[in-house]
Amino acid sequence: MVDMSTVLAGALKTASGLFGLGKIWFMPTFLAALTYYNYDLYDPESQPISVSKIRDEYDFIVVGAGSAGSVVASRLSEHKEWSVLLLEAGGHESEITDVPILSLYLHGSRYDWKYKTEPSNTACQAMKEKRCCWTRGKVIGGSSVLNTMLYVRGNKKDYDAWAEMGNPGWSYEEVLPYFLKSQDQRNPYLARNKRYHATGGYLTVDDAPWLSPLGLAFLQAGEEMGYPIRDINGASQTGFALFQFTTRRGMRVSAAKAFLNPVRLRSNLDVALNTVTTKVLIDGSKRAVGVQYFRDGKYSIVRARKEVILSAGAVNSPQLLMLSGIGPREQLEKHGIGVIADSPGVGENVMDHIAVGGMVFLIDYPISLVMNRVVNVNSAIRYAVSGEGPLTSSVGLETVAFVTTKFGNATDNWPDIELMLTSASTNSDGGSNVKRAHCLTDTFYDSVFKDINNRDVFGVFPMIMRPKSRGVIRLKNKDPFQAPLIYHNYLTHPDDIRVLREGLKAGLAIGETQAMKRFGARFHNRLLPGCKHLPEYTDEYWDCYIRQYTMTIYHMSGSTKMGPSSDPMAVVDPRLRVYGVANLRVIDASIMPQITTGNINAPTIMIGEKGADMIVEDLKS
Ligand SMILES: Cc1cc2nc3c(=O)[nH]c(=O)nc-3n(C[C@H](O)[C@H](O)[C@H](O)COP(=O)(O)OP(=O)(O)OC[C@H]3O[C@@H](n4cnc5c(N)ncnc54)[C@H](O)[C@@H]3O)c2cc1C
Repeated sequence: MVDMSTVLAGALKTASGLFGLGKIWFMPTFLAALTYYNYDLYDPESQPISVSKIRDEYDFIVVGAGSAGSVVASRLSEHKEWSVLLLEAGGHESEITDVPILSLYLHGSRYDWKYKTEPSNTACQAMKEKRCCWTRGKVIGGSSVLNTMLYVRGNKKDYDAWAEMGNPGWSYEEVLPYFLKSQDQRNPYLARNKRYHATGGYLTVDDAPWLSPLGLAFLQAGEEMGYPIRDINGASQTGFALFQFTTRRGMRVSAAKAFLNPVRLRSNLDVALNTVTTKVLIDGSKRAVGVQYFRDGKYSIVRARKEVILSAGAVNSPQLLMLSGIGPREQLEKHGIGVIADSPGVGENVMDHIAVGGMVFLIDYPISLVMNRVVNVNSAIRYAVSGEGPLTSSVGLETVAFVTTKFGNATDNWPDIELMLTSASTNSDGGSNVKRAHCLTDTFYDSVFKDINNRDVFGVFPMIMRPKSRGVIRLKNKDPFQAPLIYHNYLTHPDDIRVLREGLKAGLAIGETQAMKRFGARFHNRLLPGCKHLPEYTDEYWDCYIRQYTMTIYHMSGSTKMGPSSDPMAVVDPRLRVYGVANLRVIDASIMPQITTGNINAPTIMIGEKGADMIVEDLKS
């Protein structure tokens, strides 16, 4: 056991390394309280241990310890006769990454790859250089360490559509067991519904320990608008619900914490942090035989006896495939990379969920999550002592609504809009972290939000569920340390702006309900600087509005899509094996042929579970 002063010194070092002490003034007290009250629980060994030496050969090499990779490595190493190496570019999680309310501080930190999209005229016009900031986790646990922890499985029809596209095994009935396999549902009422929920899995799913009065008011607003209140992860998705989170005792449960911490002492699982995979090694008979990696200032190789699995996420998995000679021929040749498999779909079909940012409603009561009011020494100590209070709030995300616009078919029960309803918004931290995380320009922020800095508000974020626009990821050059070029192509398909516009109107309608009006709700209708030339409240104005503060929800996916061999754009087959190269799979959000209806962390963990199971089936049958 380490002594208290060592622990405290470590905690303070984390805070200063991340933000510089003083940026969050209460942080030293906070960390000291956390450490003091959780001292008995504190055990630095509970994180996976990063091996000092990587052996020459393993049965499996998993690249990327994110939402999917953590699951794959955990499940494969259940088989004692197999050795597994998990390579991760980032380092450990910290005390700060655990705290739900602080997640926005992690954007742009050392836990983030800090990707930016190429400038475009179709979206993100209010952002610096017209680039959207694509935060991606670079840490054990991957993006599940930076995410807002919402647990949403998607719609039955999503998976049935995957199966209908020529992917046997991926229908809803076939993927549901894998959601259940992971889950430890902590809400006893939901846990009773055993068809849709399970207890005892690695991944804790819980209700928020803290809600503002707005959370329940949103539900009442939904009822007033004629929607049911329901378990959106159960039999039917359309309606309103309080969000559930991947948290435990009010703290983040990343995929690494869920799936790797409990198995960290397995002798057949080696985890290597701060190790960047630079290429997959492929032999003359087009079989993956290992990877090249960069660690401690030098390149080395490690061999895989059975398979290499890429779980590097929707940006880095296609990048690694291309660096290894698998991708669109002309792209590879352009960068002088020898073509091993001409796979035109690598880096194509990029999907994301985008929302309308900045829909702020002023209210008259001091009940919202104004950061400089709720984040203080008292709330820090409350969090540390009991895992409760406003610091457990995931940046104010309280209620979710799934609705169908006039462009969808309500009887399908396959909503085209998700509304995230929040007790905080862009102005709630006085123009510090939200502005920075979203890369908003000062001019935009100042003209829209500055005069309502720290005022009580609620937020509505309408999000399009199945966008038709598709982005592209390309190599910039063949240097593995150069970020790839990301063309988001948001809102290039005309249907997407129409659906989002209707979502925006549904959001405005929520603000008009009696349930919200009793707080004095009124839309903060500040004319956006880039749209002043258009008449207010017209469709043209709203379209312009949507293209200004276009908010990524960080659901990048689809860039190495799964599909049948008859589909030339499919990169992996329905068993997630890369076409054209043996012993190589991609298992992460990149394989989604069509993005799911809702936040995609739970579906990605499901993909990890199912992918690992398919490996076991394929190799043991
Ligand atoms: C800010 C944010 C908020 C979000 N909020 C939610 C939410 O509330 N709910 C939800 O459902 N979803 C949310 N998401 C989305 C969800 O978290 C991601 O879709 C999911 O984590 C992706 O999982 P993945 O396994 O595909 O990739 P990741 O989890 O990103 O994992 C990829 C891993 O590979 C590593 N890696 C990459 N390249 C290399 C390399 N060359 N060598 C070694 N390692 C490498 C990375 O460092 C990373 O650890 C959010 C995402 C973000 C970023």
